[in-house]
Amino acid sequence: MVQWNNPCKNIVPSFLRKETKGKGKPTHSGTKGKIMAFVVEPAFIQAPEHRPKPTITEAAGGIPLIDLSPLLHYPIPVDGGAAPPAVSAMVAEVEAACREWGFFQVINHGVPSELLDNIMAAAKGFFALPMEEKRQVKRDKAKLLGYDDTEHTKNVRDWKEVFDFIFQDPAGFAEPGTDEYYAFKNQWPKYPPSFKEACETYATAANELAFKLLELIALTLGLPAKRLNGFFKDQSSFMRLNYYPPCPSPHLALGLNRHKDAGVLTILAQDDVEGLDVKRRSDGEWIRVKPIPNSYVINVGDIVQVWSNDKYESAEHRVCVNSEKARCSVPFFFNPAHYVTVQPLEELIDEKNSPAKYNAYNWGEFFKTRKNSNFKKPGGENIQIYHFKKAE
Ligand SMILES: O=C(O)CCC(=O)C(=O)O
Ligand SMILES: [Fe+2]
Repeated sequence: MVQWNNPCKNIVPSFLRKETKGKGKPTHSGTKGKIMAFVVEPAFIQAPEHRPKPTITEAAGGIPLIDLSPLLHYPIPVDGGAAPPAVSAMVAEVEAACREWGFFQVINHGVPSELLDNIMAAAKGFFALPMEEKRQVKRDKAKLLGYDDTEHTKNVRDWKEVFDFIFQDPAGFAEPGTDEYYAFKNQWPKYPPSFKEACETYATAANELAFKLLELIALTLGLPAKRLNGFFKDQSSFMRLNYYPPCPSPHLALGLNRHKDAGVLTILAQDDVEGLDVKRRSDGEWIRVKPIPNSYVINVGDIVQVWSNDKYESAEHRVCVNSEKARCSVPFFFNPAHYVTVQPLEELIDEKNSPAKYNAYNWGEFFKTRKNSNFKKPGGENIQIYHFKKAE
């Protein structure tokens, strides 16, 4: 039994169960019904094979670290123009990182550090609010954006709270005028007062970085830099603020269970508390991603895996929690418009030597099926890209 003084006053009440001794109402005084400990609710407990190991594995050098400063000095070459050597070297690094890991970290990315500081402060301020205040902007079936503390991944509850928002018209998610369109409207909390502005300003900068990374990825596939940009007219990108409270049993629960990101790419900012693990392709080992100040963790999602016809793979990742510190992260999920058909890119397919490995699917349908599963009683497996894989 873990004896634990909850270091976080605002912890979601449904995360913890009070273990009491004696009969009667729980009380902190006297012997009858005395609270002995707070323990994790059973819904959070992972099957033994998915629990984090007691030791953290750190790969030598970790996931690749790529310096994007050439982008601050040179434009990305379009129309097959020759690239300056510094840009070509950077493209080669991105190619190797996507192929070997599906993950990398970037520095000198051009996003002003104060924008990240502001959104992190806004996130911490929001999650520290009393529950009644956070529930004012709660997500549900009719309001798909805002606050939630009940997400499940792979049918086990995640030890986290989230806040989701989009930074442009919901047309990227649904046909204008439909109920769904209105379901993708932002809900902004009253507090902290700077919250909305910090979120919107940061999202605009993250979106610019996402387009640069998209163009680099196109170059790594031997395509013109802007080949993929058209899929992002009416984009369905969204941002999430993740808050992982301290957990009394970090060896039993996960902040976010193992998963792959479904979209094109994710730009993740993490604070200085570590917890993100990436599954290394070579041996299936979970490797910890060490936080580097003012850097971003980038990963290619399932759509890049399909576009590249498996040249790149979207890597599995998860988040571990700890008993002392809360952790915050801010992912920007860069996604195409809901009406985009996802399939291997025709330039990379040759029916004789490298046939398409996936059948085409509609991004909006895929995304909706994923999102709806958050509101169902957990059970059954979520939609995955291997459901569209052609028989070999
Ligand atoms: O919090 C993190 O480090 C990762 C978050 C993540 O993978 C996600 O929200 O999809
Ligand atoms: Fe993720």
